[in-house]
Amino acid sequence: MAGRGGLLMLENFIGGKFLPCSSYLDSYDPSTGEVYCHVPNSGKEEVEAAVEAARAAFPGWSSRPQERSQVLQRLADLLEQSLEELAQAESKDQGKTITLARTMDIPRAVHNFRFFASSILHHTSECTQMDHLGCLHYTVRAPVGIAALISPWNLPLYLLTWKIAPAIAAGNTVIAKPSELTSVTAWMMCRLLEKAGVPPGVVNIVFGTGPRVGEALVSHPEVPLISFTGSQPTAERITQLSAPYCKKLSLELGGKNPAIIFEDANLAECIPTTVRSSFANQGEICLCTSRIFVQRNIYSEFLKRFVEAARMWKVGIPSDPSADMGALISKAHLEKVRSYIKKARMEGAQILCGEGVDKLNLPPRNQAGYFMLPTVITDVKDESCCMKEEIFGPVTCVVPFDSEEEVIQRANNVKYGLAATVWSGNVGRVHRVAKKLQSGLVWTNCWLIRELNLPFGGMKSSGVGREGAKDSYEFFTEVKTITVKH
Ligand SMILES: NC(=O)C1=CN([C@@H]2O[C@H](COP(=O)(O)OP(=O)(O)OC[C@H]3O[C@@H](n4cnc5c(N)ncnc54)[C@H](O)[C@@H]3O)[C@@H](O)[C@H]2O)C=CC1
Ligand SMILES: N/C(=C\C=C\C(=O)O)C(=O)O
Repeated sequence: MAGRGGLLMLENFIGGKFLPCSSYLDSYDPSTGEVYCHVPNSGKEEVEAAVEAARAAFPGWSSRPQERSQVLQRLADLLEQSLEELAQAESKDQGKTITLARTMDIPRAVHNFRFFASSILHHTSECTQMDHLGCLHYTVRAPVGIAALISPWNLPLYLLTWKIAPAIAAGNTVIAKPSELTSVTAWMMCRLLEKAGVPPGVVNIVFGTGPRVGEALVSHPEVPLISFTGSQPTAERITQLSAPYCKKLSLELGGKNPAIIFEDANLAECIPTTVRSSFANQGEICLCTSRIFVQRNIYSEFLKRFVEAARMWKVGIPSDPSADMGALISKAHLEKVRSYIKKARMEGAQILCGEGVDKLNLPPRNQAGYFMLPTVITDVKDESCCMKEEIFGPVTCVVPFDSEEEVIQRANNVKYGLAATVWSGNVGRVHRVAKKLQSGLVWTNCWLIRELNLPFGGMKSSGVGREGAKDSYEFFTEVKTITVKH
C-alpha cells in the first residue's frame, strides 16, 4: 500500500483485518540509507485488540487439528507462488542479497509451514500401566492459548514462520511482532492468510518497537507463552517482565561460534565453507563463525588461502545476483561492528583484509548504504572483546592452536554456546571433540545443514529451550497425565 510521499505504508493485521495505526516509524533501505517505508508504531491499544481477536479465535482453531494441517499446506503453497516477490522485498528491506533471499530465506519460510503441517500429524502420546493397582496412565497435549512471537531482523520471514508454523499447527492463536527494522514480508504474508483459510484472529501481527509494543505483549496477563529470538539483553528484559506470570519461555539468543580446523582437514572444502559460515548474510546469523582455531602446522597456509578467498567474496548491492554479501541492517549496527575493528587495532591485532584495508566498490547511489567488506582479524588474544562478544557482522578472528585438549578448552571459554564447526578427516576425533564442546549444535565438515526434526537451540547464554518437530510441539502445548482405574 502506498502512503505518505508515495512510500510503502504498512498496517497492523488484527482479527483478519488490516488496521491503520495512529503513529508510524521510518524504515530504511540499508543499501541507500534512505527511508522507503513506514511501519506502525503500535503500543498497548493494538496489543489489547490483538489479544481480544486471538482469544475469540482460540476455541474454534484449537478444536480442529486436521483442518490446521491443510491450512498450513495451503499457506506454504501460496508463499511459494509468491517466492520471487517475497525475495525481492526481503532483500530490499534487510539488505541481504537477492540470491540468498531466493535460495534460503523464502524457501525456508515455505518449508517451515510444510514441515509443521506434516509433523503435527505424527506425534504420539505416552501410556503406562500399573497392573497391580488396575490403572492405566496416559498423556494428552493441548495448545497453551495465545502465543507471543517476537522475531529479529536478520532472517525476517524465515525466523517468524519458524515460530508461527509450529504455534498454530499445535492449535494456539498467535500475536507476532517482527522486528521494526524488517516488517515488510510479514505484512505481505498477512495478505495470503485469508486465502489459505486461516480464520480471522488466529494470526495477528502488530508492528513496532520492542520497548512499546514488545513489552506490552510480553507483560500481558492473557499471553501465557513467549517465543523470542534476538539479543541476550532483550531476553533478560523479557524474562523479568514475564516472571510475575510464570510464562512459558523459549529464548533463542546469540553465539560466538568457533570453527576448529585440524591439520587433517580437507582445506579445499573447509575454506569456502568457513568463508560462507563467517560472512553469509553479512555475518548476521546467530550461527555464523566468528572464531577460527587452526592447528599450528597448517596455520600459515590456511590463513593465506582463507584471506584470498575472503577477498574474492563480492560485496555488492543487494539486487545484484552475483553479489555474495549485501548491506548491514542499519547505520547504528554498522558503526557497532566497525567499533570492534577499531578496538582490535588498538589492542595490537592485525586486520588482514576488509575494513580499513581494502576499498569498497559501490555505485554512487549506494555510497550512503551500510556496506562493509568481509574482515579477517589475527594476532588477537582470547580475552579480546573480538573473541568474546557477539559482533554479528562480517568479521572473523583466526588464531592458531596446538592440541585437541587445548582447543576444546579455548572454544568453550565464552559465555555463549550455540553452534560450532569441527573440520577433520579423523572420525574418532570428530565424535570426541563434538561431545566435549559446550554447544547446542556441532556441524562437522559442513555448516548450516538443518534437520528440522531435531533440537535447535543454545547452551549457556545462547538461550533457553529448543525448537524442532518434537521440541516446538512440546513448547507450544501443555501436557496432562490422565489416570484411569479399571
Ligand atoms: N538470533 C540472534 O542471535 C540475534 C542476535 N542479535 C544480536 O542482538 C544485537 C542487537 O540487535 P537488536 O535488533 O537490537 O536485537 P533485539 O533483541 O533488540 O531485537 C529482537 C526483537 O526483540 C524486540 N525487542 C527489543 N526490545 C524488546 C523488549 N524490551 N521487549 C520485547 N521485545 C523487544 C525487537 O523489536 C525485535 O523484534 C545484534 O547486534 C546482535 O548481536 C540480533 C538479532 C538476532
Ligand atoms: N535463530 C537464527 C537462525 C536460525 C536458523 C535456523 O533455524 O536454521 C538467527 O540467526 O537468529
